[in-house]
Amino acid sequence: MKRFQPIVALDVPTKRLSLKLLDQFEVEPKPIIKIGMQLFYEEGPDIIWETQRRGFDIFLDLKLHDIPNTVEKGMQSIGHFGVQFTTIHAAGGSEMMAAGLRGLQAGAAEAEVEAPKLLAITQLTSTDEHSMQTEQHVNLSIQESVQSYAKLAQQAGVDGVVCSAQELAVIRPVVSDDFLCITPGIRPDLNVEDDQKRTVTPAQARQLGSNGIVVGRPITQSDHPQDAYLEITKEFLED
Ligand SMILES: O=c1ccn([C@@H]2O[C@H](COP(=O)(O)O)[C@@H](O)[C@H]2O)c(=O)[nH]1
Repeated sequence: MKRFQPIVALDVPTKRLSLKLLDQFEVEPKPIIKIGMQLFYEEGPDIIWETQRRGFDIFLDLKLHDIPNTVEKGMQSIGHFGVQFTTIHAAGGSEMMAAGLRGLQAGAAEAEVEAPKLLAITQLTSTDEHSMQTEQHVNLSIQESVQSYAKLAQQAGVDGVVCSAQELAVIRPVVSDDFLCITPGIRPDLNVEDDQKRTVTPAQARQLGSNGIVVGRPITQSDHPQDAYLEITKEFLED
């Protein structure tokens, strides 16, 4: 099973701070860098060029969720960037996901770059079963909801899902072997959850069969981000 190097969520407010962090990852394997809405809305595509110039692969996490036509056009623009991964919400439905995929492939073809892997967000790892049931009025367990989104995402043609590693046991039997399961909600110390609800350690994510872990604050807010990254990498990648 494919296992990527850890994906570091660069959730910082400015380019200056993000480049300061990037300069600390002079290590092999290099992390994949996740650029999310905070940094992208502040700095625009320039932050992508700067990160690419430093030799990092990019996970552009903008979580598109809108009507199919709007998502298709938005994804067409994302397809121009030459990033390796991007995201869409499975809750937008199969028609929206298929439109997003079409847009992404069209954009990548226009720019003559490889299309990114498209990943569908299932239930955010900050959601617990109680809030899902009472606020989204989903009358299922978290596991059933995530499994159902994973099936829908695969039918729509996307490359994988974002979920908690806690759900991998119910997803794997219903998707193909090459379907990617990327898992945030990673906490080396499970006592420190922040706003995450469905957490696992890097070692648990490996044992449960994650293809890639997304880690933000445990690395970026550490006094020694590179050491934290190397420790997490060891725990996740080494059998
Ligand atoms: O379900 C999801 C989807 C995306 N994320 C993103 O991952 C990182 C996690 O950051 P931490 O600081 O390690 O909590 C963050 O950028 C989220 O936007 C997620 O956590 N859960």
